[in-house]
Amino acid sequence: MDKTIVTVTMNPAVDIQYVVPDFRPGRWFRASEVDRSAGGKGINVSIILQQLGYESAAMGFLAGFSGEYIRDTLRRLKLTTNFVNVIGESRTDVYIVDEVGHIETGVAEAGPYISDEALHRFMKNFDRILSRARLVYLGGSLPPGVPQDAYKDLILRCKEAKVPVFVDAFGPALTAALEGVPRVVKFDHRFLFSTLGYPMGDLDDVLELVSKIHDSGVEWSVTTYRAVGNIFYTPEGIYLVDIEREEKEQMVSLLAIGDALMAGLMVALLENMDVEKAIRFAQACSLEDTLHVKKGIRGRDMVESLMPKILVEKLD
Ligand SMILES: O=P(O)(O)OC[C@@]1(O)O[C@H](CO)[C@@H](O)[C@@H]1O
Repeated sequence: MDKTIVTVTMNPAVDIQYVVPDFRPGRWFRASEVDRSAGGKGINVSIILQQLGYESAAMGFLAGFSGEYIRDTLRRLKLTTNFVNVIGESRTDVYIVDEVGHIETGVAEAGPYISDEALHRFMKNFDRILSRARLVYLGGSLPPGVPQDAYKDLILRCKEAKVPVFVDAFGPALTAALEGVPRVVKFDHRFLFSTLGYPMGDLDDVLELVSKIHDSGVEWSVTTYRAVGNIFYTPEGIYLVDIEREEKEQMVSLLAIGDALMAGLMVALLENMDVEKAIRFAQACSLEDTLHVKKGIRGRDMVESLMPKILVEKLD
């Protein structure tokens, strides 16, 4: 049997995006457009991988009516799923896209409680699927009940099975995950400063902090910097990556752009693209996702057509 990519979403969500032109808090609005979708970072990555032509198995926990909605949506997309059912209700996350300023406002729920027994069942399923995994992605917040070192635990299991891991998380879950030394990590520059106990600084400070993390053995990282630019730390040096201004002006929604980027980077590394092409491909996936309200990308050809719009500067 062919090896598969595995995505883990411990805390899936029904994502609702409302387009509300001129949105302001404290007033009453009607949405001019709605996009309702199955979400949570790993689920988004699985959907985008499929749009790029790659199969994956999506794992995590689902609960209640919203859990059924997510399961049903993924089945209709013909995605392989392996979710543990838990009591309660999977969360709903609401996003408001201001058409005028492209400002995104979001509210995320905490998610259902995960019992020790449910977590144990998940770990058993994970160990089973790991034997046929070629790459594992871990993404998003941990729901109540899941210990903050859960990602670290999963990374160590992957290491034993010699399966590379991509991580996109925040706060204590990411701090613990770094102890497991995943292969690829996505950071927000604010995380770096707060975790390492530094006051917010400039680009040089970000680079110094990222480099410290790479001393531990993390191979690749992508750190969000400024509104949409990214710092790519790669085995061949550090790159500052941005997008042409005309393209930035076309952006509509920023929801899940990090997930599109990570899915793109996975494909790039699986296809052994050279470093600069891999960066362009990943960032173009992210850019494509911003150009419409509907989450995800409109196809690999669209992504490839955007690659020349990515500005890549090698820093050292
Ligand atoms: O609360 P988390 O798990 O950190 O983030 C959840 C979330 O914002 O991440 C995805 C976009 O990246 C959305 O599908 C989802 O609603």
